[in-house]
Amino acid sequence: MHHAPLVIGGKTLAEASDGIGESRDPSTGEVIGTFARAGLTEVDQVVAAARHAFDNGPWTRMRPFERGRILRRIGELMLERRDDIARLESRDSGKPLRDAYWEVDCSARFFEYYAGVADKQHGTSIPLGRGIVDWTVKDAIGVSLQIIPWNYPFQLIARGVAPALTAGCAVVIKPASDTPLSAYEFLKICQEAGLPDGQVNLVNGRGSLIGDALARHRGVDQITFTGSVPTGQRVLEAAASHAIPCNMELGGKSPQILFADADMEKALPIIAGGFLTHAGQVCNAGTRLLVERKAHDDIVSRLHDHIRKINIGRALDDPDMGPVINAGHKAEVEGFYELAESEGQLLMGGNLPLEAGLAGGAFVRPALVTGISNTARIAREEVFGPILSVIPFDTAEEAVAIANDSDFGLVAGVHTASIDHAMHMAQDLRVGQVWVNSFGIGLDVEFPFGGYKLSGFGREKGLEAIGAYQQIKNVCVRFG
Ligand SMILES: NC(=O)c1ccc[n+]([C@@H]2O[C@H](COP(=O)([O-])OP(=O)(O)OC[C@H]3O[C@@H](n4cnc5c(N)ncnc54)[C@H](O)[C@@H]3O)[C@@H](O)[C@H]2O)c1
Repeated sequence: MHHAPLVIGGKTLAEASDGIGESRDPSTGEVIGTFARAGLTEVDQVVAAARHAFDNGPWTRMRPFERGRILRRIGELMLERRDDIARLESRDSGKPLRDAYWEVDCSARFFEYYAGVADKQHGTSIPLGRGIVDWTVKDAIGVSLQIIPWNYPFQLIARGVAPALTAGCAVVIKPASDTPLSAYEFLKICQEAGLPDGQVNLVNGRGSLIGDALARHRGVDQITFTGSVPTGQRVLEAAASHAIPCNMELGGKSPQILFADADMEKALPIIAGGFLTHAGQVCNAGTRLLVERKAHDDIVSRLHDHIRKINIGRALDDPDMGPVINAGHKAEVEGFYELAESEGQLLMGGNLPLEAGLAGGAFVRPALVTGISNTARIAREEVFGPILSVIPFDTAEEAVAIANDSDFGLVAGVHTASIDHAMHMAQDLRVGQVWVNSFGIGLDVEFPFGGYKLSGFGREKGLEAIGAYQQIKNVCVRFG
C-alpha cells in the first residue's frame, strides 16, 4: 500500500490537518494507497517554504548550467525508475500500462529538454544612442503554483515544473485527489537529484479548500492550472484577487476533419486513437469527426468494426482501453450516452470485462454517434469519455465553419491527400495546434501547446513555456 505524505521545505509529513485520503484503482475499485490531506494550516506552511527557498535559497543564485545539470539528473532518475512509476500511475489513473510508460518517458523528456535550455535565457540589448546602455534580463517570476488534474498526473507535473525550475522559480504542486500517489515519487527524485529543499513542495488535498486558498495566497506569484473550464474560472477569480498571471490549460471538443481523398487505412487508427486514448479522458481528444459526405458511410462502418473489437480491461493488463477514473465519472459518461441516443444514433463497441475482480471497475464502452449536427449537445460538450460524434460536410469551407463553431479551440486533426486542403485548414482553424495526417507524434515536448477560446491561454511545452515563469526587467544606464 502506497502512502503519499506532504513534502514541505524538504520535510516529509506523513499526516496533515485534513486527515488521510484514500486513492482507488479505477479498474477494481480497490483502495491502493493513502495520502496526507493538507488543510489551511499547511497552505500557509507550504507557501512560506517555497517563498523562503525562492528568496533565500541557492537555486536562483546558482549558475544556470548548474541548474541544468540537476534538471538533467531528474530526467535520468525518472527513466531509471520508469517501471515502478509507470505501474503505479497505471493503477492510480486507470490508463493502460503502455500509456503510463509513455507518460514517464515524456516526463523525462521535459527535464532533458529544459536542462538544455537553462543556460540559454538571454536578454536583449536596446540601442538608445551614445552615453546610454539599455538591456533586459529575464528574472524568475517567484513562487509558481501548479494545480494538476487526474488524467496525466505525472506528466503534467513535469510539463509545468521543468520550465518553472529552469526559469529559477520555486514551486508548490497540488495534485488531484483521484491520483495523489505519483507526485510523491517525483518529489523523491527531485531530492535525490540534488534539488535544494523547498524548491519543489507537495500538498495533496481538496481542491475547493486548499486549491482555492493557495490560488488566493499573497505568497504565490503565478499559477499554472490544468483542469476543467468551471474550475479554471474559479482559479482565475482567485488569481484576480491579488492580480497574478495564470496559464490556463482547459478542456476541448477537438475536431478531426476527414476528406474523402485521405488514405482511409492510415487515417482509421489515427482517428480511433484520437478519441479512445485513456478512454477519451484527454484534453485534446479528437471527439468530433467531421467527414466529407461521400466518405461518411464507409468510415462509420470501418470505425464501428474497429471499436467492436476493442478489448477493455484492467489497466495493468495493458488492454486497448482501461476504465474511466471513478464510478461517478462512469455515471456521467453513461449520461452522455443517453443524451447521444436521444439526439442521434448510438453505435456501441467493445466488450465489458465481467470476470470476477473487475466488477467494481469503472468501465464504459466506446461509442460512435451519427445522425447529428454540430448543434447537438453531444457535439458541443466535453464528455471526457470514449464517444465520437460524426458530422458530415460537403465543402472545405463548411468543414472549417463547423470545426470553428465550438466554445473550445485546443487542437484539430486534418486527414487529406490534398496540400490545398491541408494548408487551407492550417490557416483557418481557430485552434492552438493543427495536426495533418496525424494526431500526436509521441514524445512531443518541443513545440508549444495551448488553446484558443475556452480551451485556455498561455502555452505549455517548447521554448514558449518558459516565458510564463519569467519577468522581463529593463535596466537603463546613462554614463559619461
Ligand atoms: N489543456 C490541457 O493541457 C489539459 C490537460 C489535461 C486535462 N485537462 C482538462 O482537465 C479536466 C479534467 O480534469 P479534472 O477533472 O481533474 O479537472 P478539475 O477542474 O476538476 O480539477 C483540476 C484540479 O483543480 C483542483 N481544484 C478543484 N477546485 C478548485 C478550486 N476551487 N481552486 C483551485 N483548485 C481547484 C482539483 O483538486 C484538481 O487538482 C478536463 O476538462 C480536461 O480537458 C486539460
